[in-house]
Amino acid sequence: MGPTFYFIKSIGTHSISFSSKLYKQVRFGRSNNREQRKEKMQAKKTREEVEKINMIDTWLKKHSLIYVGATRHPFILSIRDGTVNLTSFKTWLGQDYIFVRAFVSFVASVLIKAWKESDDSGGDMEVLLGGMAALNDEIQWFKNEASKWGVQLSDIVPQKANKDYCRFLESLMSSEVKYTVAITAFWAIEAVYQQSFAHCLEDGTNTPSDLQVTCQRWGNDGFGQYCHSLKQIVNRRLAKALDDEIKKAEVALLDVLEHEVEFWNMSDGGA
Ligand SMILES: Cc1ncc(CN)c(N)n1
Repeated sequence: MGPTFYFIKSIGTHSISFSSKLYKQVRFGRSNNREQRKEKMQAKKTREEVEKINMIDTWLKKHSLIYVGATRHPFILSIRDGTVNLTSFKTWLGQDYIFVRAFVSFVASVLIKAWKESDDSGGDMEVLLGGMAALNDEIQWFKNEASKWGVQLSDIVPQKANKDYCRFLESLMSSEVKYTVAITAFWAIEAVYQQSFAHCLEDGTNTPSDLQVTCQRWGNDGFGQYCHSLKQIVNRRLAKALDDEIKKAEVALLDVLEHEVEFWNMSDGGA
């Protein structure tokens, strides 16, 4: 569309018309126009800065479909409404035990990256060490639950989705992968479980009583606080990161969400 022309004045038989741009310049003055542009640019910059301060929430809004897919999966919803198939639950339990063992090595690699790359102004090492300690308990918890449910852990063969996920973790352990990217993935992995299982503990849910302990494991307030601390570390790192690193971190987040969906799918006989 061409510029809008404003009729301004008739002088004798001559009429003078201006383009809208010129009109604004005449009407409000040149400097005013520049002021407006400056204000607009400042507003855009502020918006970008705010987004960068809380990059995670910006991404979760942008990728809400896959995020909801990972945190409100039919397996989780079946626990929440009490219709869960116990064979599915036992499949998940056995597969997750294998995953968590690989996950420990991944977290150790994140700890090494933190030591090498972080200024540790946010106490990253303490948060990560707390996470390692929680994983130690988690492994013991899986052993206890497996014996309670009659799942023989030594017989479990990792399924394709589990192997793919563990391979992905291994790729993140490479020294080529930056701390910011690895900790983004780490936060996302923990956050999906926290959000999923906390959903099963909300008021009015029908979660079976013998599955409450499982939901409490990741849905409790302490685990929620730990995920919040991880999120703050990630947001602080992303606010200072270069564009290339930010892009890689966003891709890592999406990869985690896809792997989590595939992981839940396994419980229902998926690959
Ligand atoms: C697949 C998966 N994702 C996350 C978590 C939580 N540590 C877990 N145990 N398993």
